[in-house]
Amino acid sequence: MTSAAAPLFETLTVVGPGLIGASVLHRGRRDGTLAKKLIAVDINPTFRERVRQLGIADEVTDDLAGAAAQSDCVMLCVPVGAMGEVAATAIPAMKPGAILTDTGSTKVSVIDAIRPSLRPDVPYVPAHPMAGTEYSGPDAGFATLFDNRWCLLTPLDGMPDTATTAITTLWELCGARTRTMTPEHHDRVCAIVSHLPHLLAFTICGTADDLADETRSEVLEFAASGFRDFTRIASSDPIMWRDIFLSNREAVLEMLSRFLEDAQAMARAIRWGDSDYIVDRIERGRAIRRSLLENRQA
Ligand SMILES: NC(=O)c1ccc[n+]([C@@H]2O[C@H](COP(=O)([O-])OP(=O)(O)OC[C@H]3O[C@@H](n4cnc5c(N)ncnc54)[C@H](O)[C@@H]3O)[C@@H](O)[C@H]2O)c1
Ligand SMILES: O=C(O)C(=O)C[C@]1(C(=O)O)C=C[C@@H](O)C=C1
Repeated sequence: MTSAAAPLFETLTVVGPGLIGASVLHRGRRDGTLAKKLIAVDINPTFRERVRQLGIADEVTDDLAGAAAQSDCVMLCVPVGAMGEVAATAIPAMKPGAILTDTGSTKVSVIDAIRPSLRPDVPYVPAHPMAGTEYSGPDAGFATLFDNRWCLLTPLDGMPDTATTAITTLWELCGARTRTMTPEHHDRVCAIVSHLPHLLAFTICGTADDLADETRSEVLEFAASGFRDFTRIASSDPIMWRDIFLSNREAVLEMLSRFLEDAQAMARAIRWGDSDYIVDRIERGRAIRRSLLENRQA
């Protein structure tokens, strides 16, 4: 009989058991590979009660320092604007050698916010699982969220390789594939593949709604699946997305201005009847969709 491998950590604390944090806890609960003991910390009493009811943590508390003091790994899953403050409470309480990590959707500003609290004996490994849904809070979490999705790691110079290896293993145990890159590159990549699409979705829904008000017409009533696909993204959490836009300001604005130039070019092609240009852009879109679907199936 083969014995199961020992869990990666003795104790893992998830701070902010919302969509991402609760999904990690579900995964940890499912096969016990992440940690012997799972702790959930949240400031919201209703969410703490929900996590207790879901049974996905061994301990649920609002005492961040107390939880951090018991843990071999503390994972911050709070909105990016709260990372600095939460890290400032957790890090002083952590055991020497325990690892701090986060799941924030932006990396440069999160690292800048956490850096002043860092201790030489507490390695920090920033990470970002490229998986999610439009839902938030503990009820949104599920164990398979990260299966076959990327988790991007942006390790800092001078941190021990063992810490990066442990966080890589954690995400692989969660079902993800991992890739390492600089925080700056991460933020530019995410600005185009995640942050700009959300900005467009929030904006187009607002524009359609304004038009419906102005014309007192049923613009939204006839929305079929194209517009509905935008509304799914646009229903994402306002605090999370406010924080992402403000913390990745430069890269988001750069990608937005690139996009606006390309949209202008499309407008010009439509105005002057440049069919070749229009067809070329649409074909590029179809090719991208096809390659994404092929990769997802691989
Ligand atoms: N939603 C996504 O698709 C997605 C994907 C990848 C990464 N992320 C990132 O992961 C993080 C969590 O996102 P989410 O979608 O799980 O958010 P969420 O809103 O579902 O959960 C956040 C949780 O943090 C708690 N919280 C907020 N401030 C806190 C504090 N000071 N102390 C303790 N708990 C606090 C909230 O009560 C909530 O339970 C964010 O940084 C986000 O940018 C999100
Ligand atoms: O699938 C969705 O609904 C998401 O918005 C997930 C999504 C994304 O844009 O792909 C959102 C933010 C993250 O930081 C990572 C993933």
